[in-house]
Amino acid sequence: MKDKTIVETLYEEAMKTRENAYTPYSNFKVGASLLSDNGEIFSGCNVENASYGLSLCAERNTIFSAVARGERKFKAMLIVAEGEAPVKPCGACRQVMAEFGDFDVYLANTKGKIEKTKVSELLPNAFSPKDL
Ligand SMILES: O=c1ccn([C@H]2C[C@H](O)[C@@H](CO)O2)c(=O)[nH]1
Ligand SMILES: [Zn+2]
Repeated sequence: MKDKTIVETLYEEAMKTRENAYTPYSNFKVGASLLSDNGEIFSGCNVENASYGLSLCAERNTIFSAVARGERKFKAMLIVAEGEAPVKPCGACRQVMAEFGDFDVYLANTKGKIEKTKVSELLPNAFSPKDL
């Protein structure tokens, strides 16, 4: 598959799953999608809670569901939310990404703007399993 096609598919999946975001408190809907080394695509959205701190970001929700399905190696992730600039993952999600390697990360907005980065750019010098 060509790189462009993968990104388009990831974008469509993230946009679709973003519609399921449960965000009664922030009203900020985020969708994410993740391509595993096996070629499978997983997706997730943010899920908030009345106890605000328990809210789970789309990125971690997506990575955790992929891990629950037995996937631990990833090629690329795409994250999408509304805004002029593509969405930026929070620190907690960057740390969880770094646990699973240095894959490509595409940051997008709902208008179709997409920026390519990677885990090691989002979280340089990360504490990782190698440090234990
Ligand atoms: O990259 C991000 C940034 C924020 N959020 C969520 C957390 C919370 O539910 C809402 C507002 O911060 O957006 C994500 O899911 N991913
Ligand atoms: Zn996060």
